Amino acid sequence: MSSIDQIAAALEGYDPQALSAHHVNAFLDRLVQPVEQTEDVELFAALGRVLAQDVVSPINVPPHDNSAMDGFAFAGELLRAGQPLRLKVVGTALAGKAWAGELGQDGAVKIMTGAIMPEGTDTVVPIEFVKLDGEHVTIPADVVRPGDNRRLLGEDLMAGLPALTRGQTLGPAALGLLASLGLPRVPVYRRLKVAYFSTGDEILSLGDAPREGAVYDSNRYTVFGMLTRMGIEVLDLGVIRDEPAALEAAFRHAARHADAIITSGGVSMGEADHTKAMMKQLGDVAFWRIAMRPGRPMAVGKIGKAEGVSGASAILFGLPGNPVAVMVTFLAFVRPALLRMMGANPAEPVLLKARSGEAMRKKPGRTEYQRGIVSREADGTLRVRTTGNQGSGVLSSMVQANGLIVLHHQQGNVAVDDEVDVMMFDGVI
Ligand SMILES: Nc1nc2c(c(=O)[nH]1)N[C@H]1C(S)=C(S)[C@@H](COP(=O)(O)OP(=O)(O)OC[C@H]3O[C@@H](n4cnc5c(N)ncnc54)[C@H](O)[C@@H]3O)O[C@H]1N2
Ligand code: MOO
Repeated sequence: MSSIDQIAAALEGYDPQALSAHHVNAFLDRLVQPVEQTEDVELFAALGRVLAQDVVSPINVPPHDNSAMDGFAFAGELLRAGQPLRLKVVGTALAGKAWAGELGQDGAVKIMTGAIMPEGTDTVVPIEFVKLDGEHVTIPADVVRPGDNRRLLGEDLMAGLPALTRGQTLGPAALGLLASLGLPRVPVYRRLKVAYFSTGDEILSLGDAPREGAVYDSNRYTVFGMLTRMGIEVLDLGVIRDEPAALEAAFRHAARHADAIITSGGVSMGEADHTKAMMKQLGDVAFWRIAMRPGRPMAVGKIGKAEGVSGASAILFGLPGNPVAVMVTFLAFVRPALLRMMGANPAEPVLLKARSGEAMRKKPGRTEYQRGIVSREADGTLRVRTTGNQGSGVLSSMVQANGLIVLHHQQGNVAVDDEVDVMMFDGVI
């Protein structure tokens, strides 16, 4: 049994001719594995990379109890409700230069933000609250409570405890956190490499002269953009003519040099297409009709895994040709699968609830992704309307939209003011 057949057999209700979006994700989850190789990189090179090991904090951050304000440090037990407190200023503690004198019975130490709390003090009164006269400081009644304005040792990160866990994608905050631990390098999974090409004799490369019946290739550019935003290394194989030798060479080259291959076009019912035949010949591939819109036909599997085919293998995502279908299937299926291959923790997309600005017809039994524009109305309501023409060739709809309205599998018609889920693009697109 091929691995495709095995996965299919393990999924209850699997029907390649009417697959639910949920089944597609479940299938891909079983098909792909995280990469194994890791490398150590400097922090500045780690942005967007995926952490390959838990990081245990080697130190306490902050390393000492310290002041959160510029002001005066003193013993909070001296405070009495309703009464001012007059103390003698006995020294100054600076950030990076601790004060180590004797506090005495009624002493206070002038202190700067970040300076270590002197022995015997646990409370800081901000400088703008106090009155100074000569060597004394008066704290008005009830402006601070014991323990105020003090930051505790290890309150951010405690030595010996996990600071970050494997699978975390390193964003700006995580980089800063690693730096705060004094760590110059970090172990990350190696970068994923994805090859892509477009198929179809009617597809023009940029620079080609326009001709009747032909369209310029947009899919390679949207795919390039979405992969690059994920921090993936790309291998662009161009537009491949619909002939077996050219397709075979492209698939073999891609399988040798990349972890995954993304193609667009040629996976539906078309007559002239050799793409499907070549996928079958070189790989272990399932051909689906998905219960969704857009993005109905799709091929998924492994290239370089067919019987009698030797050499390297790569995961195949054979996306439909229509430009919006490419982007939607990428977001819904390819992106989560690639994140898993990158070693990243699984994360369900955060769906926003918005009120529909229009009625939408929807048949239960398939998932629909409509291009939506979400805005906030004067009364605070989040409102979403569609971009208009939802044809799967209308790429301008993806540019106008700031999210996808997700009409779920079982959902029916939507009336004006009904709440709908929206998957916001948020820098992904
Ligand atoms: N009888 C049926 N016909 C179609 C079905 C179906 O179920 N039964 N499904 C439709 C759906 S849904 C889609 S999506 C397309 C997918 O077809 P293919 O994957 O075979 O793609 P093509 O036929 O090659 O192209 C479809 C469409 O997209 C344009 N295209 C293709 N590649 C590019 C590119 N790189 N850049 C810009 N535009 C591209 C192409 O010119 C076609 O207009 O099939 C339906 N038909
Ligand atoms: O895959 Mo298609 O986009 O539903 O036209």
